[in-house]
Amino acid sequence: MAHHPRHAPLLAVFPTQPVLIAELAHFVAKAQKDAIDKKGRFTIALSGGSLPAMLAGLVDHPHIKWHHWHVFYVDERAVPLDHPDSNHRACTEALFARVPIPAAQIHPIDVAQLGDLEELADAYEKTLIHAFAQKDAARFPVFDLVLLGMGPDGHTASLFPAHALLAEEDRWVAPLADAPKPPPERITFTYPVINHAARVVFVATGAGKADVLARVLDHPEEGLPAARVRPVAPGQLYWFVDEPAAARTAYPRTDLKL
Ligand SMILES: O=C1O[C@H](COP(=O)(O)O)[C@@H](O)[C@H](O)[C@H]1O
Repeated sequence: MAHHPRHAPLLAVFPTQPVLIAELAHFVAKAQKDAIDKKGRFTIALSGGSLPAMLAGLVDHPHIKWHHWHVFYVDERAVPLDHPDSNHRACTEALFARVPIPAAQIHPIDVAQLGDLEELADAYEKTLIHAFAQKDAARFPVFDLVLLGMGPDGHTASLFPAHALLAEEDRWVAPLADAPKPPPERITFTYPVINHAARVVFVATGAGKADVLARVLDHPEEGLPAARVRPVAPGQLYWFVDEPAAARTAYPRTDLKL
C-alpha cells in the first residue's frame, strides 16, 4: 500500500461518562458546522454497540442543523432493522426518533431488501457512491465524521482481530459471515473508507476497555483492529474516553478545549 502521511491520534480523557457525552456533542456540533459552512451538508457514519447511547447529548443541542445531516452506518449486523441486535435500531431509539433528520437522509443497511451478504455490501457501496457523487479523485468517500467504538478484543466496526478483511484495500463495504462476536453475519466499512474521513472519533468508556486501550495506543505495532485506524492527513483521529478506560494507558493526553 502507498505511504500516506498520518497525524498521531489525539487522546481526550473526561472524568465521567456524562461529561464525555456532553463534550462529544460539542465536538460533533462543531464538525457539522464546519462541514455545513463549507459544503451545505454534513456526512456522518455511526457505529452500534455502546456508541448510540453516547449520542444522547446531541438531542437538545442548540447548534445542530438536523436537516443538513446525511447518516450512514460503519457496520451493521445481518438482522432485521427492528431486531434488538440491529445497530440501526439502537441509533433510531437513541437519536433518530428524537430529532428531525429527513428520513431519506438516513441510510440503513437493510438486510430484508437483499438476503445475500455480498449483494448487500455491494448495494451499500453503491449507496455511498451515489451519496458522494462518484468513486472520487481520492477513490474513497471523505466522510466529515466517522464515530467508532472498540470491543474488549480490539475490534472496531466489524473488523475483528486476525480477520482477512483487515487487509482489504479495494472494497468500500465488505460482508463477513464469520464474526467471532454474535451475530456472525455482518456488513462493514473497510479501512480505506474509515481512514479517508476528515475526522474519526473512537468513543470508549468503562474499566472493561482499559487493557485494550493501552494495547492499542501504547503498542500499535501489535496491529489490533482499532490500532489500524489511522486517517490519511489532513484527516485526524481522536479518542474520547473516560478515566476508567484511560486507567492503563501511558499515551499523552490532549486538552481539546471544546
Ligand atoms: O459489534 C459491534 O461492536 C463494536 C464495539 O461495541 P461496544 O459495545 O464495545 O462499544 C461496535 O462499535 C460495532 O458497531 C458493533 O457492530
